[in-house]
Amino acid sequence: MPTSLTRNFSIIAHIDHGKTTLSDRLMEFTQTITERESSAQLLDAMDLEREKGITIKSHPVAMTYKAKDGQTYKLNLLDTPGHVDFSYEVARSLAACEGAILMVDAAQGVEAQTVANLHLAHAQNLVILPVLNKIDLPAADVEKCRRQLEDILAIPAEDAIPASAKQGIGIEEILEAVVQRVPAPVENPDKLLRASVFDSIYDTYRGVVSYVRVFSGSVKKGQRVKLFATNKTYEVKEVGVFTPKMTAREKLVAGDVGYVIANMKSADEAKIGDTLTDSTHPCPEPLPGYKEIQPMVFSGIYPVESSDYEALKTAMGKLQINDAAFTFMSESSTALGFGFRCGFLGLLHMEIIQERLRREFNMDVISTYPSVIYQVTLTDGSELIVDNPTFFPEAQTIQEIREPIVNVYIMVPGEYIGDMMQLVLEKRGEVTNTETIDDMRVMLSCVLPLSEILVDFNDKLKSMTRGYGSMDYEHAGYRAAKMVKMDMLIAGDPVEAFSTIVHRDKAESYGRMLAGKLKDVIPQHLFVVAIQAAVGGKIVARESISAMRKNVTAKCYGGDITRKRKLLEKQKEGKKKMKMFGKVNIPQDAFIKVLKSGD
Ligand SMILES: Nc1nc2c(ncn2[C@@H]2O[C@H](COP(=O)(O)OP(=O)(O)OP(=O)(O)O)[C@@H](O)[C@H]2O)c(=O)[nH]1
Repeated sequence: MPTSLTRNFSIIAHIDHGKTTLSDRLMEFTQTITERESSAQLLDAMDLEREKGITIKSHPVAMTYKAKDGQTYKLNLLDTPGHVDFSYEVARSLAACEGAILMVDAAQGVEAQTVANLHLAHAQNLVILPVLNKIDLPAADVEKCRRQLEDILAIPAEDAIPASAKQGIGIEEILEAVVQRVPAPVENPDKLLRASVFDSIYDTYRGVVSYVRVFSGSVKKGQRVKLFATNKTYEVKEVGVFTPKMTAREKLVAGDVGYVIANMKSADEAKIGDTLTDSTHPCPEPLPGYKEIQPMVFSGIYPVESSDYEALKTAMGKLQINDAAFTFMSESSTALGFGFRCGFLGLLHMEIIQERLRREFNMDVISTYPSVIYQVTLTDGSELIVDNPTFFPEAQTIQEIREPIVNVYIMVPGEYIGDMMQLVLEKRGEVTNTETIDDMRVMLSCVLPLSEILVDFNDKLKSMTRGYGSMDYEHAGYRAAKMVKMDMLIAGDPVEAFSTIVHRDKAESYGRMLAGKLKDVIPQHLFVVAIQAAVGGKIVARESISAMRKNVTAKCYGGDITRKRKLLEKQKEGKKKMKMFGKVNIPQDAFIKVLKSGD
């Protein structure tokens, strides 16, 4: 077989190091898109992604490039999500490639995410092409970055290509390196169809579109195919490539990256990492690396208006069709009524789903404090999985509780190392290794409980280091911990939505913090409102909100009826956004405020 002229590669980089800009330049250079089109930044499709400045979904692009050797190559660029919540998707996209451009901002240097991403690329045996971007910036220090590549990442420094994605410097060199150094795809000699699904989207008109990399054999319209994980068979309706728009082709062959449309009903059927094969002549084994995606973070989501329950359910169903990593189950709570227990890959994923419910479906929702999954061994020897404080067992029945832990890599300027170690300690973690990266920075390797980095760890790291610190993490199993359930009592009644599972040593400080926050967001009532944090029967923190005196209409002396009506209407409006808990009205945004704002 002649050597294939196809090259499959992706770009890995720390957030903001210029991945999207480089992708645009590569597409312009190869005339895949025009300059005008690129300003729309085709790769980052969702508004939310653009707003948050991060890439969530992978959008592959096929380019044609006439290289200096005179040959015309087919280059497939696979974009990877830029956030740890989606590291499984990153790994699956990388597995669909033979090489990766490792992009480093020459003014910033190597970051924690660069290290973590490189681990992922090495795990897939990819050829790494280092690119030092933003050399147009006065602060760019190419030589220093070359040393970092050698010292930290063990990448030969002379391989690095200096570039400016913004000014279009080094683009041709990068394309030549892709052609010369990224290996051509090699097909399995048995030529049976093996295509790995590295992403899938739901299109309202076409149903599920699976993004695939064909490793061997071929796939075309009308063929009957099978997916390994579900063992379901389908008839292929269309295959094609991304130019970057979806463009139908007669067939996809070994080495190709493209899409397959079969009649699947939800994204859940096309599981990321699964292998597609021919149903009459299947390959004996699926491609390696498939894992069922497990949510890591759980939270309750409830409609503010209980009558919106069905609409919320429909909205969640629609989101799930497109996002198999999001799970939801009905649950009810005395405080919040009927709602859903939802599972997410991480906190960013959770934020995205909540935002989409609000924006795309106009849903007014309340979310409860996020929780991780705890493993509990009871005194009778039975095992329990708890992801919801409501189902936390009675203290006296618990033999041992284990919580999920993560390995965290933190890179900070040397001067902040003391503060950083303090923060890790506060978060119940330990530093296992410190390594000097260059004359400026150190890398701390730490072990931390996942629950402690969920909410504000990254924000704290950023503010502590004035934006210069960076972190990344990977899951590292479970470890025993003394966790307890803490309830918040408002005017004597527990409000389940604020119940949390916390470490025993932190219950008091956490309770105080939560009570303080609630004091700020719950309005005054006609009576004194007590806010208490309780563990078991014991109150560990308390606050109180003094009583309100005035009646809003008191000033109106019956004279001006329109003004009175207006006031009452305003009050009604205000009431609508409140929820009654026992005798106390809690504004819906209290839940969000308490959940979101840092300490
Ligand atoms: N000066 C300069 N700025 C650049 C260069 N490349 C990218 N930028 C800027 O850096 C910022 C981040 O670039 P993006 O391409 O959005 O970064 P990204 O890596 O795709 O970000 P994520 O999608 O969050 O991973 C933008 O403001 C770009 O204009 C460059 O070569 N020089």
